[in-house]
Amino acid sequence: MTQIVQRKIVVDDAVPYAKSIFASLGEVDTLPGRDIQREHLLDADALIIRSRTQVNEALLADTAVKFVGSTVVGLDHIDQNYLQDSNIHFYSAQGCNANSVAEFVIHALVLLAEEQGFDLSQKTLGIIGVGHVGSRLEKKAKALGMHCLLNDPPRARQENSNAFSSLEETLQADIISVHTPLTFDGRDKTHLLIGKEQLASLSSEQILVNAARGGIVNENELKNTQLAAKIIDCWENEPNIDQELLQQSFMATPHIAGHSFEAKLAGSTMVYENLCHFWNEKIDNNWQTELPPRPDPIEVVNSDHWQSGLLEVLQKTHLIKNDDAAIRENSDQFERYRRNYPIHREWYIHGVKKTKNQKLNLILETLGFDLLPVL
Ligand SMILES: NC(=O)C1=CN([C@@H]2O[C@H](COP(=O)(O)OP(=O)(O)OC[C@H]3O[C@@H](n4cnc5c(N)ncnc54)[C@H](O)[C@@H]3O)[C@@H](O)[C@H]2O)C=CC1
Ligand SMILES: O=C(O)C(=O)[C@H](O)COP(=O)(O)O
Repeated sequence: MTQIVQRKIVVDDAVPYAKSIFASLGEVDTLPGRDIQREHLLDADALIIRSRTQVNEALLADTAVKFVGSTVVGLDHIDQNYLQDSNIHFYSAQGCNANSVAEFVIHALVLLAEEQGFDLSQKTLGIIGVGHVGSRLEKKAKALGMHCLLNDPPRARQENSNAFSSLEETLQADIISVHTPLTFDGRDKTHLLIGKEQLASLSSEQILVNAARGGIVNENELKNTQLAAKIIDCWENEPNIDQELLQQSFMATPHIAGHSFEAKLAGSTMVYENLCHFWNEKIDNNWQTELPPRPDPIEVVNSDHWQSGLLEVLQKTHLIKNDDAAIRENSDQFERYRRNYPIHREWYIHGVKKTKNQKLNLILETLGFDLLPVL
């Protein structure tokens, strides 16, 4: 009689469809990511997390865990050396939420441009860190007619390419957006990469976006730096973020740039499939019958100008200002809002009825919207 292996999987309860997705592989226990402790893992075979669980020896020593899967991208909460030395398999869903972050940045900039009365197509965008997120952002920004400066020393060295600019050159762009990991050592370490010297070089006409990690930008110096706008999604000391900087920001959001429905789902399914491979089990996607239907097609009311027409469409996919209001009124809501983040779908899921503005139609299609004929 073959012994049926009953495995146990502990999953951050912020992983969508956790019970449905992983049920085919064993017993699934879900807990808030911040609350997962060593005693929960003593007889667990796999641990599935997001960003709120610190994965290290203190968490895993003398437990049964042999697989750790991260359904997010950042790695600064993972002691990868410990996992490797302990022969614990680690998989991270790299790129799963890149499109979501790129859409967040473009949406915030279109809102800012409409509110401050400038045309994004006349602006340069400096992208610091041109990986999964930065490269998608570049493509979207170019769809709006923006000129991009790219800074990514590791890629520049590896690709021996002159497509990249120095940090100093990139910081001269009208708009600067940071998309590097948070790293504390090595020649390309990013902790305080945008520090006192870099911020002092900026003019009050420039715009800074941080949807990467708190700590890449020196927040104390940023508070003393006059800019046209600060758009901050990632903060030092989350969830206890700097209130003065929050009030200074054009947009202050609780680390939700990567929280589209598709991004969260991609992270979960990428980890699930890697765990199936690790345990040599068949992939079972029957849970996908639970997915929500596509939203109704969007109809543009005023398409006279491409930028205001685009903002109308973006706002109909997701009211990004709600993500700001959620913590501006009460920053104690930072974690609660993130853990109960309302579903918003990525642009490619949305149909938009063709408008009379051909430039707007082309931009919408290039940004990934499904352009529908007007019947
Ligand atoms: N706000 C949010 O919800 C999200 C935040 N993130 C953050 O954004 C970061 C980037 O995400 P991905 O693009 O998916 O990662 P990625 O690893 O694909 O790209 C990061 C890029 O940064 C470059 N880089 C590293 N050090 C650098 C330096 N000193 N200067 C300039 N470039 C440097 C790398 O060469 C790489 O091309 C993640 O590490 C994560 O911390 C990612 C997803 C969601
Ligand atoms: O992927 C990353 O890195 C992120 O910053 C994610 O947006 C973190 O998501 P949560 O774990 O905070 O839900």
